[in-house]
Amino acid sequence: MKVVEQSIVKRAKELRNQLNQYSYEYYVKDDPSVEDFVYDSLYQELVKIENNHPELVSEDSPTQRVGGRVLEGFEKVEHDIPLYSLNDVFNKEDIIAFDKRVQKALNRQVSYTCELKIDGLSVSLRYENGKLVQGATRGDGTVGEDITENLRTVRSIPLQLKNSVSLEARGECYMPKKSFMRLNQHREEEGQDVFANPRNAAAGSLRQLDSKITAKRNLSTFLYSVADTGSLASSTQFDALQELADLGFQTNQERKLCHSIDEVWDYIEDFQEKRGDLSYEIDGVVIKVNDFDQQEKLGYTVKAPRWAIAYKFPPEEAQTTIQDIQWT
Ligand SMILES: NC(=O)c1cnc(OC2CCCC2)nc1N
Repeated sequence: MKVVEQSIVKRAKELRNQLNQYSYEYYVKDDPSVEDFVYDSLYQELVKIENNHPELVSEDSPTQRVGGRVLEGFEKVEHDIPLYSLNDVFNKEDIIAFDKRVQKALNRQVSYTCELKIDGLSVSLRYENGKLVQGATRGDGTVGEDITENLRTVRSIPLQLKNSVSLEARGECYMPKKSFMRLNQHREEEGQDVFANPRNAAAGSLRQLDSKITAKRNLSTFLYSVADTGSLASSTQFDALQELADLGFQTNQERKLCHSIDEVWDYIEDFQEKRGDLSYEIDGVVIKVNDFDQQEKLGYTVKAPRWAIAYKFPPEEAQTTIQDIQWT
């Protein structure tokens, strides 16, 4: 290889790593260390090098997030390990009944990891040796759709993990409230139908056959589990969430390890209050038995784990506006 190319190869690698680090800080940590113009100028430098030396383009390059081609349709994806759904409860009595069932089955006190229930789409992200190889929808839990091209455009999804592990991560892809409002405003101005809620907007954005459209929808993610817990070092849900964060995934920071069902209920009441202040929509709280061995002992029903429950908030009462109040 000519000497000049080696310095270019080195520069391209430096730029890729630097840009991926800046993108991680901005989209995953929400704590950028440089201004946008710094990112943009380095990005343009990398685009120029890759245009002059296409052989230097690597799959984890930030320039490869948005594909060029438009798909005819989506391939089916078989989930080796099903993506389960959750049994829903709507009151404190049912939470207490869940805790009693769990304690009876395990014949001991149990700790729970509480997570906000993000109102988005369940997705699965498969990595081989740290590289994103496939992204799919949940579908019916056993068969989903291959939306890899669209998920690659979601900036908080790492194209390359911090370790070269092979695993399938699972989580929620969602549209932040602000992006939802902006998108609907734009659609209204264009005379298009508006989306009813951020979840539908995220679903519509992930169903695009042209990933250039998905790339503009500012989607984000919170990862919360892996298909096979054996692929992680952690032996509890709470540690697994930190392990996923250490690999470069975005995880929801509001998680809480609770040592009693009273603590769980306090968490639920706390976020029923706070949900309006969050930058993303939630429709409840997911309560999971923390210890993986205990999860295994409890097992699954046909559709849902016995070791987890979803507490659903009552629908947010529509904020009555002055126009809605009956004066006469
Ligand atoms: N919408 C959410 O935020 C969410 C959904 N699902 C799960 O857990 C799966 C894993 C085992 C059954 C359900 N956790 C969550 N936080």
